[in-house]
Amino acid sequence: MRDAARLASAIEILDTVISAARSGGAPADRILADWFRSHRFAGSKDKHAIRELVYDAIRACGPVPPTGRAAMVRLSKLRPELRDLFDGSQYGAAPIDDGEQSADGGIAPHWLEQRLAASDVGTEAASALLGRAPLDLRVNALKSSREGISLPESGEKLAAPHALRFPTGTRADRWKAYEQGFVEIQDHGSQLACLATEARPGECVIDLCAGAGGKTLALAAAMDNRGTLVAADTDRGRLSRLGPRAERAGARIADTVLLDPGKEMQALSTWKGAADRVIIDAPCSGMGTWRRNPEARWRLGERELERLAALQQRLLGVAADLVKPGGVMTYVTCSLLDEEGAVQIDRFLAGHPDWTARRPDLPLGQPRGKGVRLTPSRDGTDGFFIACLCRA
Ligand SMILES: C[S@@+](CC[C@H](N)C(=O)[O-])C[C@H]1O[C@@H](n2cnc3c(N)ncnc32)[C@H](O)[C@@H]1O
Repeated sequence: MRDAARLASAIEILDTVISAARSGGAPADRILADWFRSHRFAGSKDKHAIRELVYDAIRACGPVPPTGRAAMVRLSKLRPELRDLFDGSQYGAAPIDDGEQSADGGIAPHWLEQRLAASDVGTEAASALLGRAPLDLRVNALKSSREGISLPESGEKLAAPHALRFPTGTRADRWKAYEQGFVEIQDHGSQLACLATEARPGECVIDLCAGAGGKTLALAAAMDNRGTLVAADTDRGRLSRLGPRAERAGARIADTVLLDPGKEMQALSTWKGAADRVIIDAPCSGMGTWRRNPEARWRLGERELERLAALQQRLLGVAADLVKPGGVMTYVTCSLLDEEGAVQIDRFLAGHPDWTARRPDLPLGQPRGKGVRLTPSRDGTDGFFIACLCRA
């Protein structure tokens, strides 16, 4: 494909990404994969170039752009060489008119920028949320060690004990060590969140929002496959992916429990007041992962944020009922907004006098309220808020 045709294709894909963001449709990655499947003539270099254009254009626009073309016009202001590719040729985009409308720049929709500022997320920290994430791996301590493992490339050792970092775009998912469960793809910040739980062999640990088990697997390794590990979630599809992953990783202690939203305790009553530790990796805005899903910031609305904050507070209450006296719960969100972090902890403590907060002892991060905040700009991780709450 010619460069002009690649740019026109990226505009077409951006139109689909924008309408999906407005209607809660498929994420950009899936839209790209579908487009490539139905346009077989695109070779690997075309795919790479189109993908880069689409993601660069998404990153270049703060609010939802009116059209894919307006998003690409915005990108061409930052990268003037793209302007010549609007050449009006067959399969190319029409030339840019003088005064043609471009999408707005910025970090995020304006209301969200204001919320970030109110949570003391400065411009540098906010911009870094839109950078490109490196590839972080966790060496699976059930099968190997960072010192003993042999991988096709050597990674940088990070602060979490099993973490290795590789350049952006490294396809570790094609490595034998990945297929055989010697390594898991897991952001360094996620690994630190697991470290904050301080799960130990023989304990009873509940991963209340386990999803597909990214953190469950790290907990099984920290527990050396000894003890009770419950992976609970309301999403059957996500939870069902844990089985094969656990098998590959040799994590034998993880039991899955499907929850009914609003009636979580029904399926968890066996562990009422019995858990040494509960981790709540709560459903959240996910802004800490914008580096991977930059169009997610176009999907979030104020009402959705309110809904998530109410759910987070409710899940703190569910988790509290599971923890035994002297036990600990770890609250985690991949968000830098105080309403999903520090404020939730204060609100919980105000209604639960028998609980106290303990700031997690982590090698990275800055104190935020009664917890710790990890940021891409300072810590090189996804954005996270992590706090530990102890029951008297
Ligand atoms: C941030 S994700 C968890 C990611 C996962 N822990 C990991 O490390 O890959 C939040 C999860 O919360 C789950 N969730 C939403 N509502 C829930 C509820 N009421 N009870 C438990 N889990 C819930 C979602 O299905 C989602 O999988």
